[in-house]
Amino acid sequence: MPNPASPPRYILDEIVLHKKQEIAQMQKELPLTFLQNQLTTAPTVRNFLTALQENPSQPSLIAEVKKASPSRGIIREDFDAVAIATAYERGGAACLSVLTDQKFFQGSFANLRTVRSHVELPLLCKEFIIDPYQIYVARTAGADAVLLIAAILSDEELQAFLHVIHDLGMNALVEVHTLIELDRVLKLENLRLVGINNRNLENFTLDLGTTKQLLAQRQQQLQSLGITVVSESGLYTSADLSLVAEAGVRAVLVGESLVKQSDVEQAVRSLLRHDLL
Ligand SMILES: O=C(O)c1ccccc1NCC(=O)[C@H](O)[C@H](O)COP(=O)(O)O
Repeated sequence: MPNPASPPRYILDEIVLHKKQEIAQMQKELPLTFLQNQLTTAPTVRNFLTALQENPSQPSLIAEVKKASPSRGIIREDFDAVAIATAYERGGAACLSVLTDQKFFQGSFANLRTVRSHVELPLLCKEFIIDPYQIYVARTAGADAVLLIAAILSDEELQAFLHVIHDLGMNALVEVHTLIELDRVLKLENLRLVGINNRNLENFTLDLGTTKQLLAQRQQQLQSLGITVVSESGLYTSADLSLVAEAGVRAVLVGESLVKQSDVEQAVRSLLRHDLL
């Protein structure tokens, strides 16, 4: 639990505090050596990055399996992770993102495992990674890619975790929200995939201008390094997708606006304008 004597500055502090306790408990139940032994029988890794690059004519969709969030509370009461994931797949998503945090997002590694066994698309484990142990948990549950959030990791941690992720054959989506964070991650070796989060996690405001502004300043550098950029959060319409595509992103990560629709498959088609083809 958060320490009331030093209240968290914002939600990420609270999440990280909780993660530390959660990881300590998980390590008691599932030691790292046990997970390492399980790697040989883990589902084969699918190439997350290649799947995002397949269709150059429009931004590829990473559709998120998301029941709840700190900013929105419960997004969908009748939440069925497999029904949502398979609807995303039928609708034309390139990849999926599965939230595994329980306390703040009502996600789980069980959801990641069950989604893995029902869809062919590459999966991102959407977790708050602060310890390499969690990367092994993600891989053994069937993840093909893992999120690293620059705001909660030092430069050294980012580089070390990136190595672990690549050694396990997976991709890393490295998330930034500010130019300072983007400049930090651009110094990493073997960086391939950057996510620009349009949500300010201090006050939860959403601004697609975040993607535009960061790309206006670093697009050339990102391009010359061959880095694929994903715009994350607050994307609702195909016009929103066009806006961030014009700014230079190759893919978008969308959760709430799809999850809350009664016909999720049709919502994906409309977002990608496949209903007009
Ligand atoms: O969504 C939140 O409220 C949130 C709070 C604290 C940390 C992270 C949070 N969101 C994670 C995400 O990046 C989004 O789930 C993802 O980009 C999809 O966003 P959306 O389409 O707006 O659901």
